[in-house]
Order: sequence, then structure tokens, then C-alpha cells
Amino acid sequence: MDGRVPVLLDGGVRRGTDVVKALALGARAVAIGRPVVWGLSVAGADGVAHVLALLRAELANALTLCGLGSAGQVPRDLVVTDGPAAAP
Ligand SMILES: Cc1cc2nc3c(=O)[nH]c(=O)nc-3n(C[C@H](O)[C@H](O)[C@H](O)COP(=O)(O)O)c2cc1C
Repeated sequence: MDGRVPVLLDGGVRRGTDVVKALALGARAVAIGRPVVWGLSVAGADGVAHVLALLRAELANALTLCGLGSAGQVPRDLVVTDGPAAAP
């Protein structure tokens, strides 16, 4: 990694577009907590697999709609911030 630290985003990832936004903002990967628990509580291991399959399908769909071929191609300028400037 040449001294660089990979960024992992954890918390609030609920749909594929959340993953795309995280990648655009510099994350290498995202973590998923409660959606996995929700799937587990509804249908056990099959429910967890279903939740992950939904997220994967949503991610693939979002990438396609952005004209991107893979998660590794998400550019930084895909997310535009036009709100107030951050405090120094
Ligand atoms: C049932 C449950 C147990 C968790 N246990 C821990 C834990 O032991 N240590 C920890 O650092 N985070 C724990 N977390 C936090 C998750 O790792 C994650 O940071 C959090 O769920 C935020 O992601 P989410 O919005 O997708 O749920 C737990 C979360 C859940 C739902």
C-alpha cells in the first residue's frame, strides 16, 4: 500500500448506491451490519444470502446506470457536493 491506509466505510450502508457513493469518496470497501442481522432474523442463512445478493444486484445496477464496468472504476467526481463549505 506504499504507506497508505485503506479506508473502510462502516455504518448506514443500505443499498447499492450507498456503496457507489462510498467508493467515490475514497473507500476501498464497505461493511454491513444490521441488514445482515435483519436477513438472519427473517430467514436464517438464506436470509443473509438474500440480503447480500440484493446488495450485489443493486450495486451492479447502479454501476451500469453510471456507465461504469466495475466497482474499481468509480471516479472521485461521481459525487458532487454543492452544500456549504466544510469548516476549516
Ligand atoms: C447485533 C450487532 C452486534 C454488533 N457487535 C459489535 C461489536 O461487538 N463490536 C463492534 O465494534 N461493533 C459491533 N457492531 C457494530 C457493527 O460492526 C457496525 O459498525 C454497525 O452495525 C453499523 O453498521 P450498520 O449501519 O450496517 O448496522 C454490532 C452491530 C450489530 C447490529
